[in-house]
Amino acid sequence: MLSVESLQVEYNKVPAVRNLNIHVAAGEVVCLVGPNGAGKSTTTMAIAGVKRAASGTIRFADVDISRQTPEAIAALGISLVPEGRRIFGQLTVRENLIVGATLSRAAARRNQQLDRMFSLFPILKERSSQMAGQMSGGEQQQLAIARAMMTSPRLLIVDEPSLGLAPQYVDLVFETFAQLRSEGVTILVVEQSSRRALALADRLYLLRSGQVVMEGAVAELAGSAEFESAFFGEMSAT
Ligand SMILES: Nc1ncnc2c1ncn2[C@@H]1O[C@H](COP(=O)(O)OP(=O)(O)OP(=O)(O)O)[C@@H](O)[C@H]1O
Repeated sequence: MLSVESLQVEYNKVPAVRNLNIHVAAGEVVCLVGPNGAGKSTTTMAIAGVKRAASGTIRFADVDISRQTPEAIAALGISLVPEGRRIFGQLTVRENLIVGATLSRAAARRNQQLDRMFSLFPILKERSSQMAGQMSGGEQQQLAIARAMMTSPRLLIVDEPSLGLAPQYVDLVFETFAQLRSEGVTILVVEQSSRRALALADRLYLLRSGQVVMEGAVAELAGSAEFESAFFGEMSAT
C-alpha cells in the first residue's frame, strides 16, 4: 500500500532523513520507533506531503505521491495525526488546516461517519457540545484520531499518540487502534519507545539519525538481545 524508497528529507540542506526505505501493506500495523531526533516525524510529514522530499520516491497504492500536495495525498486516503498538540508548530495555520481539511468525498458521508466515531469513542459523544480545549489530553488525542478517521482513510498515520498522556489514556488510545485494526484500517504509528506499540504492531522500523537501523516482524525481533538493547537499552520504556 505504501512504499517509501531512498527517501531523503532536509532542513536547510541538512539531511534529517537519509536513504530511508519503508513499506506498509494493506491491513498492517507498522511502528516507526527511535529516539528523539531520529527523523520519525519528518518521515510522516514527507509521506503526508507537508514536508517536501529532497530525493527518493513515495508511492501509495501505486501512485507516486512524492511531489503531490497535502490535499491530493489526503484525497488519496492518507490521514495524519501530527505530534504534540495535534498541530504542526513549524507550519503555517493555513498549512495546518489543509492537513485536517474536510474532503468533499467525506462531506457527503459526514453524519454516518460522525455516528461511527461516536460509537468508537463514547466520550466524544458525551462531550459533543463541549469546547475541545476543555477536555483532558487523552480525550483530545482521541478527538485528533477521530478527526483523522472522519475521512475514512485507507492509511492512518499517528505521530506519538502516547506523548504526555496518563497511562489510562495511553491504554485507551491503543485499544482504539486495536479496534481500528480489527476493522481493517492500515496504521503507521510513531513512538519513541513503547511496549504497547510493539504489542499492537505487526512489523517495526527502528530509526536512528535519520536512517533505518533495524527492521522486521515484531514477533521475530522482540526478545532478541540485539533488539532489546537497541530499543530499550538507551531509551526509557513506557
Ligand atoms: N524545522 C526544522 N528545522 C531544522 N531542523 C529540524 C526541523 N525539524 C526537525 N529538525 C531536525 O531534523 C531531525 C529529525 O527530527 P524529527 O522531529 O523528524 O525527529 P523525531 O524522530 O520525530 O524526534 P521526536 O521524537 O523528538 O519528535 C532532528 O535532527 C531535528 O533537529
